[in-house]
Amino acid sequence: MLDALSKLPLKDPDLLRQANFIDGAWVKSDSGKVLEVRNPATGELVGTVPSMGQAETRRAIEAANAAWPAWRAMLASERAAILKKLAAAMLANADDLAAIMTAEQGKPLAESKGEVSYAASFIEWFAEEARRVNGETIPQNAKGRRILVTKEPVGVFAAITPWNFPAAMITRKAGPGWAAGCTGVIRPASQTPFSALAIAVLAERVGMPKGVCNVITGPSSATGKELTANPLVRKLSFTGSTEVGRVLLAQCAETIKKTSMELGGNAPFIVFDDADLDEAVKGAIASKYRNTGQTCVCANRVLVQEGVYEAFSAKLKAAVEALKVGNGMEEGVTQGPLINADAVKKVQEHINDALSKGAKVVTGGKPHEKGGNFFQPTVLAEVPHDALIFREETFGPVAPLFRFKTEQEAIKLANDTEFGLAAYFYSRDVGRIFRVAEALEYGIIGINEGIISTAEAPFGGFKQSGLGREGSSHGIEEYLETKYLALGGIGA
Ligand SMILES: NC(=O)C1=CN([C@@H]2O[C@H](COP(=O)(O)OP(=O)(O)OC[C@H]3O[C@@H](n4cnc5c(N)ncnc54)[C@H](OP(=O)(O)O)[C@@H]3O)[C@@H](O)[C@H]2O)C=CC1
Ligand SMILES: O=C(O)[C@H](O)CS(=O)(=O)O
Repeated sequence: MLDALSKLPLKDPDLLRQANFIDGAWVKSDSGKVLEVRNPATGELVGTVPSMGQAETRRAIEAANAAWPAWRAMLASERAAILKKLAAAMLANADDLAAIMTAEQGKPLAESKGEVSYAASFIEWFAEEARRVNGETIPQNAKGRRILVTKEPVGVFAAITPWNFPAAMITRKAGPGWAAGCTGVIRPASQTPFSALAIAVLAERVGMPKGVCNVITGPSSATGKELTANPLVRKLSFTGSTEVGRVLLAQCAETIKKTSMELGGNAPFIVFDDADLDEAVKGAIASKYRNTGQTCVCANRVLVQEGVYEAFSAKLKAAVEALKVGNGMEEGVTQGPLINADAVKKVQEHINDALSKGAKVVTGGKPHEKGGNFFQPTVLAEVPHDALIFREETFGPVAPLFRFKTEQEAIKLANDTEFGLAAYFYSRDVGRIFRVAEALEYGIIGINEGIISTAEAPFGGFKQSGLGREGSSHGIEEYLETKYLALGGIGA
């Protein structure tokens, strides 16, 4: 184990913490059991984390609840000051946080560094938002009365997060929660716990009071059960698959928890015949192959108008073949491994199904010669609409090209899914831009843009892609309750 840890090129090895953080203490599990975390590129052991059960989870919730009164009583500016220090500490330790992320998640180091900045931006943004949680007065409905509205922190939050953005999905939830005056329990994905634990190390260092930030790891059956059932948890924020989101929503129903759900996607990427094809290719590469296609906002279906189909396909082929597959720690690598063997299997299933229904391989199409979890960046052409890849989120580096003739057909195809998170389209016709943007049933629409996520904008989906919004000024509302004060007896 020691040599696995020492292999990570960390300036501050103390950031890689093989323990959980509960009530300001670094602890092991009651059973002493641990979970292994392995590097998806090499299979090497990165380290181990405690396998916490329901009892430890309950203690973390109780610690958050005990810390809540003092945290909420702080001035917003005092909470903001601590959050600003945390954001600064994340940026000051970006190289180490990125190395830890690449080791546990596999994404190229440059993408990990980008995610650390992106994650810190949510802490910075909500440090500012903390001081703008304003209430309102409303013209009274009778003499001698006043109507006041205040906003108050909802209470203890639980955050359950996925492996694909091990830092940003933590701060996109804990940032607004802490800013609003809530305290929380963070339960990161089992494959990628170390990024969350490193953030807890930094939160402790910048003086976040004990119990405000708690990070636990362990089987979702035990931790998730307690987080969704315990009445002290007033808010659950989840990012992950729609299937799991459905389970968690049902589990939260018993105690009527406030919930935010950032779930699966099936993003259409539409190229109209009036598009700038070079820009469209850049956008397709950015949207489809970021994190080796493992983001919920990745282009999942590429719809190309038939007049530009061949030209776009040829340009995309050339760009995809320029991608470099390898260990994310290696210079110049732009495509890391998939997260595990199951992910490789699902990607191959989608490709084989499409080929069996008449699709053709433009480039790629099978596991990479490096073996393991590496996969060839792939483009498929002539994909039929009844292919699995049209219906299901691939979560891998495969761009299936579908033809369409008219704008109406494109909109119909794009909306033909139970998901509604992100959509993209390329056009330079202003009338078309407004018509298509207004017709697409998605929470996020990239127009001549392939990368759309930023702390300033509301992130969230329509239909079965989720509930609520993260980021922007909307994101803090998810951690607030609205209170109406009917004030009487004021006299004439
Ligand atoms: N809308 C969005 O912003 C995002 C959506 N996603 C979607 O998530 C999927 C891929 O991510 P993935 O991590 O595999 O998603 P999962 O839904 O499998 O897991 C997400 C998190 O939920 C936990 N979890 C799983 N089952 C339970 C349960 N029964 N109770 C409590 N917690 C549970 C997992 O824990 P463990 O690690 O132990 O399994 C993990 O921490 C894709 O569909 C993708 O689109 C992913 C990222 C962002
Ligand atoms: O988990 C994800 O896929 C993220 O939500 C995508 S993004 O916010 O980094 O775009």
